[in-house]
Amino acid sequence: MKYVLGIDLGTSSVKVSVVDKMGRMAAQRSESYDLLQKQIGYSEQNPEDWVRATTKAIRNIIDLDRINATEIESLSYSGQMHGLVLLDDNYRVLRPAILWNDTRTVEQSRQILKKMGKGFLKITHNLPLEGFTLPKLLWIQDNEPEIFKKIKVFLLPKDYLRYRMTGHIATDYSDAAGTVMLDAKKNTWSREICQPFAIPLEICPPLGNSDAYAGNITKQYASISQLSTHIKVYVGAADNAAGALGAGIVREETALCSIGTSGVVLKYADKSSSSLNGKLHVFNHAIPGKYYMMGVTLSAGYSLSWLKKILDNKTTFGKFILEARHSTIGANGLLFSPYLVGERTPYDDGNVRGSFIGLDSNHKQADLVRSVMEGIVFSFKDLLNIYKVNHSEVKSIISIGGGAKSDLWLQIQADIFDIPVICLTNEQGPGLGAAMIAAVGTGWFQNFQDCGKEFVERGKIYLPEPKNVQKYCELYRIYRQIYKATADISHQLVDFRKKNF
Ligand SMILES: Nc1ncnc2c1ncn2[C@@H]1O[C@H](COP(=O)(O)OP(=O)(O)O)[C@@H](O)[C@H]1O
Ligand SMILES: O=C(CO)[C@@H](O)[C@H](O)COP(=O)(O)O
Repeated sequence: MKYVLGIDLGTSSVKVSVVDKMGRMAAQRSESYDLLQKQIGYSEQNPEDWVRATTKAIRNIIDLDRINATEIESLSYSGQMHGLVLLDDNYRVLRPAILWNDTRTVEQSRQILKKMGKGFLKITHNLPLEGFTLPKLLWIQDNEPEIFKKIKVFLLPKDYLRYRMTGHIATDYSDAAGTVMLDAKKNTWSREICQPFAIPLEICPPLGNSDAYAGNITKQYASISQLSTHIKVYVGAADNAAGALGAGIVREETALCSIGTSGVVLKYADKSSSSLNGKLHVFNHAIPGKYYMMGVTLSAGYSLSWLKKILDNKTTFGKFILEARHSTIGANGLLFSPYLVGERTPYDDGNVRGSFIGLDSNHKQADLVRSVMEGIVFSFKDLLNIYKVNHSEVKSIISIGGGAKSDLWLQIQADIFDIPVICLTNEQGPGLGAAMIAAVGTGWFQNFQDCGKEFVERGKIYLPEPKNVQKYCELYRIYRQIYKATADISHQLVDFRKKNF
C-alpha cells in the first residue's frame, strides 16, 4: 500500500491523516497544545509545541496504528493562518508565535490604514485587519525593537513546522496572501507595502505554489519521528485554502462553513479583486491562479471549548454537546454573542466582548450549551448576509471542522442558514486538503480537480426544517441587535481591565 500524510496544524491541535490512493483514511491521530494568553487580547503559541505534538502524532501512527513508514510516499501541510514566527540568523525562534486571534494590534492596523488609505486595498485586495501578519510585525517593531533587529526571516506556522522537518525555508501564496504583504496582482512581496513601514523585503520568505516540492525529510527529523528520508515534502497551504480543497470547493458557486477554533464562511472565486472593499477577505487558493473569499468569526469552536472548560472540563466533547438536546430552539430565550476575543467579520472590532442576553434563573447548563452553539451559527449568518448583499448568494454549503462532528450542530446550521448543509464522510477538510497537496505534488494525480474526484466524498445532507427556520428568523432579528447594543459597554469594560490588571 502507498500513502500520503496530510498534516493539519490547527489552533487547538495538530491532526495527522494517513490517506491511500483512493482517498481512504488509513489512520488519523491528533495531539493538542496550549494557547498562551498572557494579557488581554494576547494569543500566542510556542512553535516548539507544534513540532513536539506533530512528532508524537506521527510516532503514534507508526507505533500504534502500525503504518509502515516506508509506505508513506509524501506529505504536506495545512496550517492556521497569519501567525507570526520570527527566526534569527541561526534559524532559531526569537519569541513565541503571535497568532491570528491575537488582537493586541488594534493601533498598528489603524496606523497602516492612516498611512496607506485606499492604496492598501488596491495592492492587497484586503484591509490590514488586526489578525493579519503585517500589523503583528509592526507591533514587534514598536514594542520589541531588539527582537525586530534580529529577524532573519519570518514564517507562517506550517512553514516553521516544515522547516523543522526538511530544513526548507519558504511559504506558499495562500499563506502569503494572509500576511497582507503580497501584491495581489503581481503575486510577489509588495515593496509598496514593506518600504513605508521599514520592513526589509529580505525578511520575507521565498514564495512558491502549495504543491511545490520542498525537499525530503531530514536525517535528523527521521531519527526522532521514525519517518523515512525517502518521503517527499510539499510546501502546503493555509488551512482555509486546504479546507476548501478537502471539501471540493474548486469551482464557482461552491461554499463551505468551518467550525474549528475560528469559524469561516468561504466561497470559491476564479479571480481576485478589491471590489468587496475588504468586507470579506480575498486570498489565493491552494490551486495555482485561483482564489477564495471568506469572512471569519474569531471564536467559533473556541466559544464552546471555553464553555466546556469552565462548566464541565472532565467530560468528553461529544457528551457535553449532547446536553443541548435537552434545551429548545432559542435555548429557552437565551442568546449568546461569540465575541470572546473580539470579532473580525463583519465588525473588525478587537475590543468588543461576548455576552449572554436573557439569562434567567430557570436556565440550565443545557440552555447555555445550546445558546453558545446557536450564537456561533448566528454569527455565520452575518457572514452569509455579506455574500447576499454582494450578489453572491450561497445556495448550499459544505460543513467541515471539529464542529461538523455534531449532528445537532449541523441541523442547527441548516435551520439558521435556511439552505441545505452537506457534510463530508470525514470531517477532516483541511487535513484531507493537505493530503491532496501531497498526492498532486507526488504525481498521483494531474491536478487538484482530478484528485478531488477521487478523494472528496460528500456525506449526509441536512435540510432546513421550515418550522425551525421560522423560529430562527425571529431569533436572528434579535441577535442582530446585540453588537450595537453591547459594543460600547464592552469597550468600557476592556478599558477598565487594561487599567486595572
Ligand atoms: N465531538 C465534537 N462535536 C462537535 N464539536 C466538536 C467536537 N469536538 C470538538 N468540537 C469543536 O471543534 C473545535 C475544534 O475544531 P478543529 O477543527 O479541530 O479546530 P482547529 O483546527 O482550530 O484546531 C473545538 O473548539 C470544538 O468546539
Ligand atoms: O484567521 C483565520 C483565517 O483568516 C483562521 O481561520 C485561522 O486560519 C485559524 O484556523 P482554525 O485553527 O480555526 O482552523
